[in-house]
Amino acid sequence: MSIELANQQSPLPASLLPALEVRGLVKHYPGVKALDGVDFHVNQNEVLGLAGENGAGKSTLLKALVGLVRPDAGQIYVRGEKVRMRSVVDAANHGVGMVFQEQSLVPNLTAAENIVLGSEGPGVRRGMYRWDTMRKLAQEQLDKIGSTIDPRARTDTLTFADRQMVEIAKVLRIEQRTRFAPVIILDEPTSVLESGEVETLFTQIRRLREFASVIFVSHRLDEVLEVCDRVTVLRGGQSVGDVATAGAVPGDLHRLMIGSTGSDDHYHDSSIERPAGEPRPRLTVRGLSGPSFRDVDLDIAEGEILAIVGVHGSGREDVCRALFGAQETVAGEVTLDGKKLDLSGSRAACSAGVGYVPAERKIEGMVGPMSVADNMTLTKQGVRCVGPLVVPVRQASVVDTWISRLSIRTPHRGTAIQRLSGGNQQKVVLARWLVGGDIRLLLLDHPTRGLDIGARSEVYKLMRELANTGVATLLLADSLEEAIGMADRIVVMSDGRITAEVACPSGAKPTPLDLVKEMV
Ligand SMILES: Nc1ncnc2c1ncn2[C@@H]1O[C@H](COP(=O)(O)OP(=O)(O)OP(=O)(O)O)[C@@H](O)[C@H]1O
Repeated sequence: MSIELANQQSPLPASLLPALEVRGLVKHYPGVKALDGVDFHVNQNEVLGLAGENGAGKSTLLKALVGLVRPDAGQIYVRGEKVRMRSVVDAANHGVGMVFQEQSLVPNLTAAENIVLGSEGPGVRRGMYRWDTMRKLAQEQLDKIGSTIDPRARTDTLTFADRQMVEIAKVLRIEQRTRFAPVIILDEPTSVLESGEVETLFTQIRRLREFASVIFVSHRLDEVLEVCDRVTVLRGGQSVGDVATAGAVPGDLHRLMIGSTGSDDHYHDSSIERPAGEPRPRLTVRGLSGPSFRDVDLDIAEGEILAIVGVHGSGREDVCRALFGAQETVAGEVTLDGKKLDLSGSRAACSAGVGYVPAERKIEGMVGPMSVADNMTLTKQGVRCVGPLVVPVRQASVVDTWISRLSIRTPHRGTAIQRLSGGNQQKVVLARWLVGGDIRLLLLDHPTRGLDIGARSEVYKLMRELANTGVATLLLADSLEEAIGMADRIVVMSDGRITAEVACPSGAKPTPLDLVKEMV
């Protein structure tokens, strides 16, 4: 490990040195310069936001900071010392740790075991686990962030939000390895949290700031401004600006992100042109029951967008999956355009004209090693064939149209989807249901998760265009504001049942508070 001082000429007092600093970091991938000379720093006891459009280079930068990506050029300094991060362990030894978007806990171990795993210390003696000591060590970590999670609870019984707390407690174990305050990186930690859980996380982040530095990455600019002291904006692999959050508004960040004046009015209601006359019913659900939902009745008309809101455990995700044949049901009847919908599997759903964008994109939504083009046309073989013959040029032209229409950042249509940034992968998954042009019901489970503002606007526009052609949409939105902005009608689910319905017509939208009242 080579160490070199960053400020040999005029060393600053140790307390004023940045906790972490990056200068001129460069990383090439085939056909892409993911990092193009990034400079940024996070001060001691500071919460620094990192914002940027999909593909701006945020994840690559974070991975370089924890030794998962080897930069081609540039330097990283920890408290003024030049360091090389060759692995996660190297980073931990320098007090830098990351909580990943895809959680890394072992599900059938307890919270305590997960927290201590890999740095057991006195938790193991002569090769034997000392359970009481492990629990005590884990409890100390949980106490640091003020968490009340039982260290004996199995991780797979915890909510997503609690699992995230366990991850943070685990990452804080790096404190044992260094005499300095740690730098904790949170990569899109709020993307799957409900609003109450976000508030809890923010409380923990403020607590962390008392003894650590935090780098916080999110596409939700209002959240970035709420919890961070300062925000560094990345564009095209470069840092293009630093914004102090006091007094700043999301538009300030957005302008830097896209390099021009953008519109924050991303729900823009005006493009709705419902067909004249009484819309015909498209989806009818009666008495649908499954392991986590009961007696669900729903109607969605042609061209209607219906949002279901509810907290974790409300059952709404499972209803959505059930309508795609991906979740078992025990009772109920579902019809699409008057015909019984076969819920036995996703193949039947696809051929009936049902599309599904799952929230767990990496697990359910894409085949990582396959190309962008093949992922996009996965369920629409007709797009690539004339009769029984595969005609690649036909696939190419359709795929290129959607790459350009959704501004998907990919070196080529033949690039493996796993090489794209998270937001661009999501756009490909969404485009899959648009290429055939024969969709009748679209089930969208958090379709804008991980998308930047520009891409989100594009998705909203597409949803409206599809609605205008008669597609019925069931939306599980990322926020109450998104549900209100996009839906014509909202139903509330709680404990597996529908408990309320709120009209949401253009020009007479309810407020988030109106919805919250129905949800409690
Ligand atoms: N393993 C890889 N191989 C090839 N290209 C990659 C790889 N990882 C990232 N890239 C490319 O590098 C660029 C930056 O990607 P990165 O994931 O860092 O962006 P991001 O800002 O985190 O985006 P998002 O907000 O969508 O997650 C993108 O063009 C992406 O396609």
